[in-house]
Amino acid sequence: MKLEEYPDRDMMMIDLANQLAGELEECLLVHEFASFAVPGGTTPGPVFDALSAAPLDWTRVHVMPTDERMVPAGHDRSNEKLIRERLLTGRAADAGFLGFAGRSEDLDGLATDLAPNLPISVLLLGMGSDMHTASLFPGADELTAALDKGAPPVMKITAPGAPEPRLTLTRPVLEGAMSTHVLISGNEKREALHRAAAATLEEAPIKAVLANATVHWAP
Ligand SMILES: O=C(O)[C@H](O)[C@@H](O)[C@H](O)[C@H](O)COP(=O)(O)O
Repeated sequence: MKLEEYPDRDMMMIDLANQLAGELEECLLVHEFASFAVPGGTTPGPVFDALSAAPLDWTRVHVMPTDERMVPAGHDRSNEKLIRERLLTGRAADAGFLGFAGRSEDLDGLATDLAPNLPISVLLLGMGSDMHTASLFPGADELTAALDKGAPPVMKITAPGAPEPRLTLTRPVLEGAMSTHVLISGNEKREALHRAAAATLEEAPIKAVLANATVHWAP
């Protein structure tokens, strides 16, 4: 794991957006297209804002969520809504998007649609202070299956106390990404990252990706 610490969040968001743009551009030099999986939540918006202006050939970038809450696509809790409003705008409006909304009864079809995009070229993840990532939550009903090395690429999962079930990319897909960045902020998540080192994978699903990830942290 590589840890990049920044003095403030604004600097982190801009620097991470530049790194992601650079990696996508490098991928497009040698591949027909790049796949780019991004999280929802309250943290990544400023990265998306900066990244959406990157002068990439976005027509060759396939964007997808790392996970999706099972709500209608336009719902305030929808990750697709966040991604469309903050990332798939400006220059990045030309990117392809593989959404998960409405696909919970068609996981085989979604897995088929995912397949050409695997391994993910560039993966951006968040992390909760409970050490979850994507929707791999400690204590979730399908967590053991979703952490299995033989798991299907996408699974339905329900976290304890969650307002709705979710669809999530699973461990084999996340750990198989060609480049992984984890974006976290605040002391609570910094402490959670430290705790993860001594925790089990089921206690800290973020461990599925940490070995090969660059973690970006600001106060
Ligand atoms: O659907 C989601 O919410 C994300 O994919 C999730 O994994 C998120 O990255 C973490 O929960 C951190 O969320 P915050 O950025 O809001 O702390």
